[in-house]
Amino acid sequence: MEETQLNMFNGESENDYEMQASTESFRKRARSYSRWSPVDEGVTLAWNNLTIYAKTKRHGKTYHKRIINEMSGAVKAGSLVALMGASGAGKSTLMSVLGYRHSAKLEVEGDILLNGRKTEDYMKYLSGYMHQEDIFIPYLTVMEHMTIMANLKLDRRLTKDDKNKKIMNILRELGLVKCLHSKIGGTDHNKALSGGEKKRLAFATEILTDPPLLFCDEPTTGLDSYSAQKLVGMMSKMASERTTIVCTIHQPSMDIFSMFTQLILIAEGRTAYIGATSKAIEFFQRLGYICPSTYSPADYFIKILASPPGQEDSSRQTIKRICDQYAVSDYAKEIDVVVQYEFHMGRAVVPRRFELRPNFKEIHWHSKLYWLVYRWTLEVMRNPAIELTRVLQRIGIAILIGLCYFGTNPYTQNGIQSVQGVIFMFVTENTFHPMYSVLSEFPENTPIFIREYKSGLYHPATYYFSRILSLLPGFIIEPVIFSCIAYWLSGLQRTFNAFALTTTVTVLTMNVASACGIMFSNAFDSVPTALAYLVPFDYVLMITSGIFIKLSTLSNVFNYVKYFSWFMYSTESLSIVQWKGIYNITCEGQQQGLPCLQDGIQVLDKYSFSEENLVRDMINMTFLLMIFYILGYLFLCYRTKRK
Ligand SMILES: Nc1ncnc2c1ncn2[C@@H]1O[C@H](COP(=O)(O)OP(=O)(O)OP(=O)(O)O)[C@@H](O)[C@H]1O
Repeated sequence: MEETQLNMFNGESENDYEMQASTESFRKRARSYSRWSPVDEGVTLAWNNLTIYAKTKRHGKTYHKRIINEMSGAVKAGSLVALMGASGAGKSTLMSVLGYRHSAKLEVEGDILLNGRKTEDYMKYLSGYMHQEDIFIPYLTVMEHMTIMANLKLDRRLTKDDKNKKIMNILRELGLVKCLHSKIGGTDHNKALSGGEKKRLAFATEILTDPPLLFCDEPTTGLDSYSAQKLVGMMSKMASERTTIVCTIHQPSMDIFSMFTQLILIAEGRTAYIGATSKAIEFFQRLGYICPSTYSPADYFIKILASPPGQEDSSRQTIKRICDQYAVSDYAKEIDVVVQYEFHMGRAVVPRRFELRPNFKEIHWHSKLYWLVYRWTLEVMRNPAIELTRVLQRIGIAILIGLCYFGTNPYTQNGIQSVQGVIFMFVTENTFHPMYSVLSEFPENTPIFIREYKSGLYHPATYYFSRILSLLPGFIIEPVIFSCIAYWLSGLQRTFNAFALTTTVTVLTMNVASACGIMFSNAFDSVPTALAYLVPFDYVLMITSGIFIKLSTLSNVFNYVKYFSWFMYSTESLSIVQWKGIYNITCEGQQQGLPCLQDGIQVLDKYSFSEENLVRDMINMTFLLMIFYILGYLFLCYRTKRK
């Protein structure tokens, strides 16, 4: 009996179900309850007593602002739902919670069920979510973006041709084929796709996987009326094939509004109406709000439910009256039957089978890693000016350093200072520049990462490694170029062995410094905050390098810090390479009374360095590198959880 009631609410009889199931286009079956299989059977979403608070911190105290207040509702399989309300009514917040994509700053009370099962992490595999703001990698073309997304999202058994066909079909339907090879573009000066085209591309990305449930936050904003109508028409077709679609929408035209089968109106965090779109006018009429013939019903509802400045009190009373009347109306009772039915069935029937994505083969993590590295690499290649400037800058500095120390004779007392000076330049130039330049790498990409992670595209570890792998060539090529130039110009030891060791240590130094920058980049939400902590950290490391103070005289507090200082390890190992086996330093020209260092051991001893430490220093630098990368990853995971 309950099942019949449910179908009546859906506007379908059991016969309808049979008829639809028998048609090829109607790919889904009615819910069986003996198995839980939303992909095959469609999605019914129900929520009960849902209250949502936004947590904000002020002066160290946490405040809770209530955005949604004890809402109940349901969306049936195959509905196209318009979620409407005045600006700030809580539409996006409600939708993000229903779609399980909400920020950790929201606190949720109440229950949400998908086909009778509490919504959890599985939502990211079952639902698509088109956000209000589009975020893309601006340097990719439309086709590249779609190809990468297809390779991150679709079944791994699909061939390249299958994926291309699918992409082309979607793009054709959305009228994006003409911009197939256009760059997506980002900021105004780098604009390529129009705002409407970006909206359509965001929609195309979400429907790639044919999700049984789709959330779209203002999908028609920025589209012309024809494109908007086409897009909603496409949604309507998808809904007729039993995809459940929930859209927030502003000012839809009559034609578009009438395509929605269900309407949810919210005001001040409460439900003002849930029911068939066609019956909304009747509901408001009964309350005495008659839509003038010159008004679009959608605009009229929002006008009644808005709270314009200066009229807050009267509007609040109107909204309260409408929401109270709705709560005791037949429309609310009808929805309540569905909600109670879903909750009852969820509790009473434990499905024998749970099929999250039947017959779906997830893409291997290494393939995802490959496609992510490919994406970041394309980003670098499309903007070669930045990389080129960096390399040219390094060449310029290497030549400058080389020329400053050109003709150095290391076998004199003055030569000792010059060699140690060059070593200091090698360490600082391969530390500060790379460490600061990677600071923005992670915060810049956090929004896209959080979004894709919440959509189940990849694990944070895959993202983290892909970023590092794409930066790695630069971390190797740059110090090698620097060393090749500065080493031979500045009169250091003329043996290939010494050069090779110096280059290896330089590469290691740059990698440890970059890893440290990456750790700071992940530890903080913004570059300025990361900088504020990194600068004092630098000073401590630099002081403990051994150049400015004899390490054996370091105070107890800083004596331990030197073990974390790659400055010290790098300076010591580069000094060992230069001074090991040197016995013939002259005292010529040295002022009387000043000490004269006659061999390499004495030089190293002056800085508290030891000939035996070369391997230890390189191993310790490798350890530091790994520790920084691991800490960076842990910070990323921590920050991801808080988003
Ligand atoms: N994390 C948050 N912290 C504090 N307030 C929040 C947070 N998220 C949302 N809000 C507040 O909740 C209210 C509803 O926001 P929401 O974005 O859901 O509205 P909306 O109906 O989607 O508006 P619009 O149509 O303008 O996009 C707003 O007043 C907003 O400022």
